[in-house]
Amino acid sequence: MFSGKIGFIGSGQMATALASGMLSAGLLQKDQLLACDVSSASAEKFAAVTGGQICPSIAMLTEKADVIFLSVKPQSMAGVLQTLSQVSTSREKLIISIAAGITLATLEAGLGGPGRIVRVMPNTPALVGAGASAFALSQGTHAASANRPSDSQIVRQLLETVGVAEEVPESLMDAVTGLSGSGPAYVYQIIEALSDGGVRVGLPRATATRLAAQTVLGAAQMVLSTKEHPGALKDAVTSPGGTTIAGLHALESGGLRAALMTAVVAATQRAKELGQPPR
Ligand SMILES: NC(=O)C1=CN([C@@H]2O[C@H](COP(=O)(O)OP(=O)(O)OC[C@H]3O[C@@H](n4cnc5c(N)ncnc54)[C@H](O)[C@@H]3O)[C@@H](O)[C@H]2O)C=CC1
Ligand SMILES: O=C(O)[C@@H]1CCC=N1
Repeated sequence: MFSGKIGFIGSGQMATALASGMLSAGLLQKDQLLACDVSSASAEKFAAVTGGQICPSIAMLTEKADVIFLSVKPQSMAGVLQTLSQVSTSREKLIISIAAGITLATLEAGLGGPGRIVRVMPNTPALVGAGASAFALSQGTHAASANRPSDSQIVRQLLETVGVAEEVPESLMDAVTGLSGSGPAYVYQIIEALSDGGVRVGLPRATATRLAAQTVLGAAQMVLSTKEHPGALKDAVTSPGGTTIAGLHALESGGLRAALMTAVVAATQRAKELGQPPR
């Protein structure tokens, strides 16, 4: 159980996924959840889904929360930092930014200097407890003390409640964004295309989508559980002269691997662009 209060500045898709996942996992109760948003519709949806309390201002949320997630889009971050920097108690709080591309240096500058600042890249499967997150700590984060875990331990506890978490150097955070931050969308495309293939050969849509999604889930679980190389697992499916090698040949001809690699590179590059100061 997490004993403090967690606030989300920006209560949209990712904030709702994280909060819902933490609630489902029993990490905290809804009365420990706070959110504020410039969109009342977004705030009301967050409250309806999570039961969390909506704060009318960043200042009020900051006073009440022990951990503050900055979960606005990168383009909105400068204004949030400016407001937050004017709240005197903000410097005492553990501030977790989930914004693509926004660097620790930008966060520190915007908040008025070093502090308990962490950069996290989660993804939306956190909603179902199957998230993939990475985090990078700023120099101002707290080490463990006699009566309190370290900030790294707190962040890891929060993230591991809703999936897996890896600590990485900040230099790799854009790559994490390009791979696992954006990655669920790549896989949704794959699932949808596999389902279309199933429909193309006569399966009802619902059956095709369920079988496609379960095949992706099962293959992923095989990689994670067996720790075998994906290529070895692929070979175990591929009978000589059988169906799978015919399908794999078509995928190779269609450039599947290159397309997926290029997707990660493009998304990583976009994260870097989002982290650049606006011109
Ligand atoms: N959607 C995803 O799969 C992931 C998103 N992220 C990051 O999470 C952040 C949020 O992304 P989403 O949830 O997808 O966006 P979203 O648009 O669903 O949510 C952002 C929310 O912030 C609110 N907002 C904007 N300016 C604000 C302000 N000054 N004060 C309070 N609230 C404000 C908006 O009204 C909106 O409700 C982004 O920085 C994104 O890079 C990170 C990982 C995955
Ligand atoms: O598309 C985006 O910019 C956000 C960050 C990672 C996933 N969604």
